[in-house]
Amino acid sequence: MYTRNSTMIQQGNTKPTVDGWKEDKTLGSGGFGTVVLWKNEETNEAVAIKRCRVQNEMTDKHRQRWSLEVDIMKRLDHPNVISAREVPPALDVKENELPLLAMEYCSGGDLRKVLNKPENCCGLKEYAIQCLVADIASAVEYLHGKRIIHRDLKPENIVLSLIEEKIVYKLIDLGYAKELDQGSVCTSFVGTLQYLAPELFASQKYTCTVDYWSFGTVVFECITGYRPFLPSTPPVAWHKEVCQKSPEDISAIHDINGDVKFSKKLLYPTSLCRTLQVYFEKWLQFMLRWDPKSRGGGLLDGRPRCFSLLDSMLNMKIIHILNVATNQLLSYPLTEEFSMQQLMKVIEQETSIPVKEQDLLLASGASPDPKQSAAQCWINPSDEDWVVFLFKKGGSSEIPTKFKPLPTRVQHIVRDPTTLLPHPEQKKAWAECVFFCAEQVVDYKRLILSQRAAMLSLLRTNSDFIRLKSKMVNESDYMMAKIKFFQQSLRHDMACYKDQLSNGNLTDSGELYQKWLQSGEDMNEYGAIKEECNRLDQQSTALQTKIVELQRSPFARTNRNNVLEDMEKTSRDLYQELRQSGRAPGRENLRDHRPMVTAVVKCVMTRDKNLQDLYRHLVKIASCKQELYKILPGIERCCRDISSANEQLIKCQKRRQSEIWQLFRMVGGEINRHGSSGQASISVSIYGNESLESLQVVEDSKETHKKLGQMLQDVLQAQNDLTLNLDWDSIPLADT
Ligand SMILES: Nc1ncnc2c1ncn2[C@@H]1O[C@H](COP(=O)(O)OP(=O)(O)OP(=O)(O)O)[C@@H](O)[C@H]1O
Repeated sequence: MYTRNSTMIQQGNTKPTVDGWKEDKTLGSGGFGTVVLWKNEETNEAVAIKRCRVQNEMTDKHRQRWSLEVDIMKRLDHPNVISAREVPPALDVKENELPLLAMEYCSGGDLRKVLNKPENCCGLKEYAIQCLVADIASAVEYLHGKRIIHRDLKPENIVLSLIEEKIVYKLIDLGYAKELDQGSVCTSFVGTLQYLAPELFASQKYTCTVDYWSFGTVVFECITGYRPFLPSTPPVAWHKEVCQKSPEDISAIHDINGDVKFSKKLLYPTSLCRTLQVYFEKWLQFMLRWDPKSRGGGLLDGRPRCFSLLDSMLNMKIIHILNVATNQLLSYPLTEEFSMQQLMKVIEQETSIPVKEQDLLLASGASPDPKQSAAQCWINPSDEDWVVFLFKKGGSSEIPTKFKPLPTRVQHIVRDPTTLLPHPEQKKAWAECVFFCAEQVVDYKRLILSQRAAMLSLLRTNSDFIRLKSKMVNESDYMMAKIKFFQQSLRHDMACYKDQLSNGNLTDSGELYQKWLQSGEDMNEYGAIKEECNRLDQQSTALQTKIVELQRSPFARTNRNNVLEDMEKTSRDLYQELRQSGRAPGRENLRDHRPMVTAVVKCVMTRDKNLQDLYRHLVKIASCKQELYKILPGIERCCRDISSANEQLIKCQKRRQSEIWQLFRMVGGEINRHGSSGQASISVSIYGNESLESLQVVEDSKETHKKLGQMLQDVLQAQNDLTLNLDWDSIPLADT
């Protein structure tokens, strides 16, 4: 069909294949051309082919426009401007036809298709807006740098391509583009009315700032879901009204009395965080200036101010913090030197939660390091869980009963579901219903994530707590075993000592005996530490049971709520039906708001019940954490007491051993004295069954020393025996 020297194969009803190239589907068509996807079955290549639709009634102007598009596109090379491809030779056209325009294929459809999705009826998500604005601004600045004005910037002319799992937005349709010679202004009228800059509409002279107006209008629509100025008003009336706007006005709507109300702000609802919202309002105030000369904010260091402002907006890192108690999303721009302390200070100013009572948690349950930069709280916005959670230490026992209120329009239709509204008004009210239901799903998911973070933080604290508690229990058991050993060995020593005294082998005032007696009794006091340990152990066991129960909660298993999600879907379907029907006959059920109000009310009731349960659960988590922190100092104190008891025990043991050695020395001295003077023998046994009589008078002092050595051996052996007789199995080993 298009080819001169190609091989055409046709099988059955399927489309013919031309040298492996096969027509796949029509991607879209505009006033001028039809764009068709062609795929090569052999090489897997894909190409979008635009063919002029008006070939038969082709005027010179059309021919010029077509050639211009082909020509301009071939000269451009930018990731956000659609790039030209070689038309596969097999598909080339006949001699008298206009050439085909081959382009890279963008599989994501155009922006209009995205905006038409019911879930986007109140605008796109924040991250999508940021990506789109960055890509299209880059394309527009590139074109203007090449002295090309696009002149037809609109959602239909922005296509989406998926590159390395990221959506890339690209400008298409350069058919209306105009090359701008130095200092020239153009006066020809082109473009689509709804996005058209006012001076183009009035066929006045214009420059590249017409693209700013269109771009601003597209971005406004991406943020809010509707065009900025009186979107349903016919062009002439529109022009008359909107020209009265002040330079900073960025939107105009008809109020209840039909009067035009201008606004310098983006109205609820949007999915932008408040920090970005303020920046976008300022940027839109530059882009939507009626006066073409001041539109874009003029030049700043030789560059249009609107592009510099966008750069700083889009490069800004924003920290998002969810104040869990109020379900309020806080956002703060992150500067380089912004420390954790500064961040916590601004949070204190805003929430009245003092810095020392703030419990900030990342999704992992870890707490940011208070000594480091606040950058640790910044999470890449492309990540799903991009929020840091703010809790108040110790929590609050109050369960909130009031949650996010219904948007004003939704309140009206809920109060009065049977009163009809003009179609655009109904659409807006229903769009807010969709937004509200979707918001409840997102809020719920986020709050469940906050409970997960709280639970993980509790478990982290708990695992440190359990480690310390086990250490305390082990060491206390070990301490008690040592005390038992000490007391047994002491008792043994004392019995032997008494024995020796009564045998007259030792002469002593009994002071040493009293001392030993006292040190044995002193050891009993350490039993109090053991009792305290047992008490703390019991408390922590009870707490562990509570923690296990918390882990079993349904909130720990899922972060979805089926009813909320169903209501979100119902509201979307209803909105879509309304949009498509346009009040067509046979759609009487959509004439009043009852089906939508039913969905909203069910959503509110489910949300209220579930959030109350969730907050109750959060209170339990907070109280467990608080209890942990309450028991922890007791455990730490016990561990300290155990270690000082151990020190004391060692001290006593050493002292007693020194005292025993002292006795040995004493006895040894006596023997030496008596041995050298040849007097009667002295035999000492302070330990075991050695009898005084068993030792003979020894003249040779070497022999005496040998015997003393033997006695020492016996003493040590006896200590050993005592050690072995203790029930060591019952003594848990201390943590190393
Ligand atoms: N490269 C492409 N990849 C995927 N889809 C495309 C591509 N180019 C165009 N389309 C689809 O085809 C539609 C029509 O394309 P295009 O705007 O170029 O036609 P047109 O006739 O020049 O439109 P207009 O009415 O604005 O003059 C687009 O809105 C888009 O949905």
